[in-house]
Amino acid sequence: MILELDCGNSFIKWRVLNTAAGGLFAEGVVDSDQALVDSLCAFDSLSLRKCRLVSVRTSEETAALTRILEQAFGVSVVCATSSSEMAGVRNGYHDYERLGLDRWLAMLGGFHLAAGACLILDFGTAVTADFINAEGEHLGGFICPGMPLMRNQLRTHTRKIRYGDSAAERALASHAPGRSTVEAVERGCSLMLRGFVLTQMEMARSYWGERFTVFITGGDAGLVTDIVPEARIVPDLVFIGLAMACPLT
Ligand SMILES: Nc1ncnc2c1ncn2[C@@H]1O[C@H](COP(=O)(O)OP(=O)(O)O)[C@@H](O)[C@H]1O
Ligand SMILES: CC(C)(COP(=O)(O)O)[C@@H](O)C(=O)NCCC(=O)O
Ligand SMILES: [K+]
Repeated sequence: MILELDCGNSFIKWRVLNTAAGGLFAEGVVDSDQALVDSLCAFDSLSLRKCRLVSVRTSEETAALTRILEQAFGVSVVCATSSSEMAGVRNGYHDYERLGLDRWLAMLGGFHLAAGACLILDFGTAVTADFINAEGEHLGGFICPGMPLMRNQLRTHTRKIRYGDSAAERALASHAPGRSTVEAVERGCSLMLRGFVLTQMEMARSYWGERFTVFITGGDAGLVTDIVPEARIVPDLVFIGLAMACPLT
């Protein structure tokens, strides 16, 4: 079995692939290294051979997680690293190592699936957009605050915006103008994300007309999927790229 991890700024997405049987053994989302170990230890029949991971955390945090996994499960851990070119995609950053590794892997996965121009939108702690043309050239991208950051900034920097998670979830059932603080904030932030998506679509159309594929991924993808019906929703896009960047033998 292979353990795959996508360590974002808020959550660790994990899954275990059954190499022999082929296919998924288990998967989940956790908020700490310890919670990851606990989740995995709950499986009696788990027998991990290898682990590959991508992290946008500090190298100290990533090294600590790697040590924990090696000790707890006796696996060898391979971490995805930056590259200026891979699988037909050319990194567009002036300094290619500065591009977030989750973005890079999603780009590899997206270009592989699209086999042509693509726009990749990732809705996590931050929201990112990346443009890749039909030749595999990364034209660059955008980074803005995601839903958790937007709502927390409002909560932190105002005195009277306070509400709980369950009220937030209920508020997002509609996008009508809010008649309470929670509705006003949650719907307002959600509309910011949706407006962002429409702007990215306009930009992609200005480059490529209708000849491109849109990918949507990340934990908050559900907030925007209905406004781009043609988009391909690929929750495991980063994992697809991870397998390409870190093949295990
Ligand atoms: N099972 C889940 N556990 C935690 N967050 C989730 C889950 N499903 C969706 N989310 C949403 O995903 C968002 C985080 O997205 P994610 O892509 O995991 O971020 P990051 O990669 O930055 O850690 C949260 O704002 C939350 O609303
Ligand atoms: C943009 C990000 C913060 C997104 O992280 P996430 O929301 O997935 O946790 C991450 O890809 C990152 O730290 N990138 C480095 C900066 C850059 O890509 O320019
Ligand atoms: K991410």
